Amino acid sequence: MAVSLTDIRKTFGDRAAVDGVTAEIEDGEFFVVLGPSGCGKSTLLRMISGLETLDGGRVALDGRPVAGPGTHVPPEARNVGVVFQSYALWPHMDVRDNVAFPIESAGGGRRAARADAERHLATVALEEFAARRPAELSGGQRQRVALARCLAGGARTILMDEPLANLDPHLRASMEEEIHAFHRRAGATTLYITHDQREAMALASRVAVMARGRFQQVATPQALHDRPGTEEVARFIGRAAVLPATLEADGQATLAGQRVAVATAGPTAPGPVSVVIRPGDVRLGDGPLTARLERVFYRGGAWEAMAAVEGLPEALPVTSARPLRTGETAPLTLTGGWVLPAPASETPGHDAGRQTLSEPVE
Ligand SMILES: Nc1ncnc2c1ncn2[C@@H]1O[C@H](COP(=O)(O)OP(=O)(O)OP(=O)(O)O)[C@@H](O)[C@H]1O
Repeated sequence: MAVSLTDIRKTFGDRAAVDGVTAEIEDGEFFVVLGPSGCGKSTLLRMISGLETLDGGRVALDGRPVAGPGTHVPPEARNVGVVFQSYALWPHMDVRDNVAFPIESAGGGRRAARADAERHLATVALEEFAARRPAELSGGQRQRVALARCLAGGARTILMDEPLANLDPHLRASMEEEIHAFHRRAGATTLYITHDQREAMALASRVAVMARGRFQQVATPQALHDRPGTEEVARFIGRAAVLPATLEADGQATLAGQRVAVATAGPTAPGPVSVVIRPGDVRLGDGPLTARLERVFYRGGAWEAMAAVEGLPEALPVTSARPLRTGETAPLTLTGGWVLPAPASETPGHDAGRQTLSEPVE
């Protein structure tokens, strides 16, 4: 296992920033920690890199314990590279020397280090920029230099703390592609933290949704969207309505009088359940229900709206290829839904409710 976290904890004053995180990240994985501001993401990353000590639990990298009771391997001896949102490049060195520096300081000769640096610059497609100073590069190019420097440092594990947060939306999108391609080429295990859901879904092999210092759910992007484990995750990821319904023995649930075949995590006893409805579970244009459309937005190529249906406590998220108008009424069919697993009881003593995923603390 590339990164192994066992019940790691960190408290500042009386406040648990990281409150018992356990995870196994596989070699070569692109693992994204997604959560709102203040949920503990950076603290988690700092504990893995060695910049922060642990108050409890253990961290192992490539099977080697690096943090735990009586153990604290310093950051420089952990073989991890860290890329922050500020690129932390040396302004007085050109790009090649910025990348060569970690190789040279690890004892490689200057010539060999510079040759090696050129190879890593090729990985991030910056060979032609080797002689420039960081100030002469765009934000995205600086970010690529920082990635090349991580590789040059021999990092098998790369930790990225919101590396795209400073970039404009266009550059962000192209840097997502760059990071994706970089990950494929370099194959380094990557732990990436962000509060940007779209970015997380685009890049991750798995996403950990973090709130209140804990991982609320760890799953592939598709599973998080299609099979959220809790109402909180369902509402945090994508668009959703969460509706009370009664599950029948035949696997159907009745919603606003319509019987709908719903999916469950496993055998589920008939009775009251909560059903997650995504836009893909709603067909506009025909059907037994009538909806009034609210909050219509055009989102490049499709219209999004909330569809209020009589008898449902919450409006349903809908998407349409045809133009929609606020206030129009439209027939609608529910075609599916996801039954939330029965909630696990909160651990006593944990201050549940301090922060929800949609309300950043601070
Ligand atoms: N050195 C510190 N001293 C005291 N409190 C801290 C310290 N570092 C972090 N905290 C607190 O711990 C909590 C988690 O902070 P952390 O930086 O890990 O969150 P985050 O999810 O990375 O947030 P953001 O996305 O805003 O960077 C916050 O409430 C923060 O104020």
